[in-house]
Amino acid sequence: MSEVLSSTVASIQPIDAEAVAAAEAAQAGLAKPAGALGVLESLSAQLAGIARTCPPAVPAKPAVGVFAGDHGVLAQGVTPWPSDITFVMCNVFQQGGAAINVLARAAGASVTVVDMGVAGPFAEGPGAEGGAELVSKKVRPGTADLAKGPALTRDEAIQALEAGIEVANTLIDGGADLLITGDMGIGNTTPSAALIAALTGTAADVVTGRGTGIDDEMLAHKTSIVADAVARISADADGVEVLAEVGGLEHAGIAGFVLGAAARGIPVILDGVIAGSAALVAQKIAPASVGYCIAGHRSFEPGHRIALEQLGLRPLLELDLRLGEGTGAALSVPIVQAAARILTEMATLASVMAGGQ
Ligand SMILES: Cc1cc2ncn([C@H]3O[C@H](COP(=O)(O)O)[C@@H](O)[C@H]3O)c2cc1C
Ligand SMILES: O=C(O)c1cccnc1
Repeated sequence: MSEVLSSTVASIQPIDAEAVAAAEAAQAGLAKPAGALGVLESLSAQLAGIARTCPPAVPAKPAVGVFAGDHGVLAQGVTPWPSDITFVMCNVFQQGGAAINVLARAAGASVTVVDMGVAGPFAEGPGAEGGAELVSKKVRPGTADLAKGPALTRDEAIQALEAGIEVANTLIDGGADLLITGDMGIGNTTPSAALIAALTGTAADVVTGRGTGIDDEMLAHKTSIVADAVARISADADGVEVLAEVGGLEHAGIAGFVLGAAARGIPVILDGVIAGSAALVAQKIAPASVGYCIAGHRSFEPGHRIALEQLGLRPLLELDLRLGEGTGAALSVPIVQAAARILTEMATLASVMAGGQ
């Protein structure tokens, strides 16, 4: 492991159990029956544990990182879309017309698009009004075909993880207090399925889904590619090795983003199946990083359920979304803010009873 990755991993602490306990005790005394705010209560306790204080500050500056990359496995016919769409969508993000732009604006979140490995001629630059800033961290123009061998070298995987850490640090240094993962990469549900199969020990046919919408024949082919690639991975492979063998550059960027957020004590909302698979990589590298993760939603992709089970995360929303980009995570921002707000603003049952006497 190189210096940035190893020092980041070394600085990730478990979330603070005392602050969690303080939040649980505070929730029990608020003007409501115990447990009546359901998941908002456990979420508020998690936010307190992350902030290491109770009540935690209400997140005020959410920031989406959309990690983009292309995939050599497209040569196998695993998606109906051409890889050019990855590049085209990055320009739409910059202009502000993509789904994530709309939902991020609704959530008051900034959007930064990170070129981890887009095949096209990506140019850095500020966004249009309401659009995303484009940042280049290009490791290579797309992965190698994971059907034929490792998608990345170990060095490339580490470089990409460190790029994700740097993006997290830059956003946090700029004032972001809630990070949100996003992805763009035609074909990226194939490496996502392979990462989930490899890191959870689940069969390829259980975790492989239709992505952007493929027919039965293409799904069977995609599933066999996932199964064959996963079979190359040895049982004692570490997280970086699994990532290099069957992952993608945006998966690596997101895994680094999660590690970076955890190291800085900032909560990170995970989006769909791509983020779920990347969070499994982060978990394998630094198990305590999962304490900083919130599952914004559960997507329609079958592997996402398996990933969330292993992460031990309950999704806040379930709307059959299957887009990625960060859309489901951005939609959940008001719920995360509400959880912190409850701890800060609600009256206690004792004060209410005293007032009523
Ligand atoms: C226009 C368009 C916009 C998207 N935005 C996100 N995705 C999503 O779909 C892709 C993954 O699905 P698969 O593995 O089936 O190719 C990724 O780019 C993901 O970000 C999109 C896909 C398309 C076509
Ligand atoms: O789960 C997701 O986020 C997803 C599903 C299909 C295609 N792109 C993303």
